[in-house]
Amino acid sequence: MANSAQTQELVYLVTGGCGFLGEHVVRMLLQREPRLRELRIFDLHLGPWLEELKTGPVQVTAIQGDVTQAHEVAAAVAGAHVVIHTAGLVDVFGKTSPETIHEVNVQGTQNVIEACVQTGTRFLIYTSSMEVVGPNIKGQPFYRGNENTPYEAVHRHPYPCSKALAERLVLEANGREVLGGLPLVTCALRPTGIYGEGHQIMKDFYHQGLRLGGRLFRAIPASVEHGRVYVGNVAWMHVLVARELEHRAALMGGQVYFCYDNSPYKSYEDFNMEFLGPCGLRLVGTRPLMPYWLLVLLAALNTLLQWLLRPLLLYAPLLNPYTLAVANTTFTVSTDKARRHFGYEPLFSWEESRTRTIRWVRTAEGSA
Ligand SMILES: NC(=O)C1=CN([C@@H]2O[C@H](COP(=O)(O)OP(=O)(O)OC[C@H]3O[C@@H](n4cnc5c(N)ncnc54)[C@H](O)[C@@H]3O)[C@@H](O)[C@H]2O)C=CC1
Ligand SMILES: C[C@@H](CO)CCC[C@@H](C)[C@H]1CC[C@H]2[C@@H]3[C@H](O)CC4=CC(=O)CC[C@]4(C)[C@H]3CC[C@]12C
Repeated sequence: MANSAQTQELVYLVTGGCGFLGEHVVRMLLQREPRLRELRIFDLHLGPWLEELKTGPVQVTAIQGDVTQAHEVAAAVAGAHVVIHTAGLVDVFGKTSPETIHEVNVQGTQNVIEACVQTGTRFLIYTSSMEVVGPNIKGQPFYRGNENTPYEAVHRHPYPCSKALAERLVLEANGREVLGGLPLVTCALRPTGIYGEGHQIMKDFYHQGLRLGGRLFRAIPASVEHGRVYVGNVAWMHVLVARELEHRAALMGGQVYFCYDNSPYKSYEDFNMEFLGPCGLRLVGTRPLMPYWLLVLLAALNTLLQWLLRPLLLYAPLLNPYTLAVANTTFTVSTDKARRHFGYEPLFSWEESRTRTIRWVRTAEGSA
């Protein structure tokens, strides 16, 4: 918890603070931002774990609200020094309509920006995504690229489209005059695939493996690298950016940063096995067990089934043409921009990230 001997003067707002990443950001702020006086957590669904945070030296204010409602956002932002906007609809499985994804991710972000401008909040950090860049619809590889690597970022799927639009809004808002006459300072963080405690898809794979008698079947070639980053390090980057944005506004304002750490470069499935292996699962096959064309067919079939069944039930399997394309296209980053601009070093080593994640998967065992 924060050291109360230091001056506690700052008010932070974390939107989406009860999500997978948001919870880590919230806990990290309470542990590592000693200047915090009040931490506001704004989310559509508030978690019961928030109660335990309310006994510490920092005032924790839980706000149940919707980013698509401008007045709710403005009320939450008023008086905050820093906004970390991590709320978003992460849906690549067709659970929600494209319109809703746009409304939450794009209009919601616009509401956050306008709230900062209207109420005089100067510092805004946006959780963007690697998906803003790629993989693109052409399936071109992005191999150990950085923030300046040329890449044709063309999307059709509602999720990456919405993240790209929202990121642009945030970056374009840098320098806008906020109430009181000072400029807004914004930047965007682009995590690759986040893993760690609370990662729902990891849990889904684990339970799928248990149902299949402790086995998972390789579908993606081991040579396809997929960028992954530990949730604790992503949270730490948010905390650092929030701290440094004021002092390095000229350098950091309007910038994007990939989120990275020392997690190894592996395929999506091989990487998951770093955690699921020690929990008793086995990945069968050194090569994909099915030909790629069959996977493409199954993915297309899933889309058709989703559409046919929609009037009756929500059918949203992990495999669809989009998730297959993302999993099957190399996308990894290699950059030190965050270190150069704001002194970021990963807080958690790969070994620690791995240990923590394995421990969490094990405790998640009974919660199928
Ligand atoms: N999970 C991943 O691998 C990656 C996630 N991201 C981004 O990180 C952010 C957080 O993602 P996760 O923690 O994985 O997702 P999550 O779904 O666990 O968390 C999102 C949070 O936003 C809240 N939320 C959704 N709609 C809302 C609304 N209308 N008003 C207020 N709150 C709302 C949800 O209730 C949830 O608590 C998102 O912006 C996502 O695009 C970026 C890269 C990778
Ligand atoms: C083909 C299947 C065989 O086992 C595997 C399917 C895995 C997919 C569900 C995931 C593979 C890559 C993931 C995405 C990636 O990590 C980047 C992301 C960034 C975000 O901002 C949101 C989540 C996601 C789109 C993530 C979603 C799940 C995958 C597509």
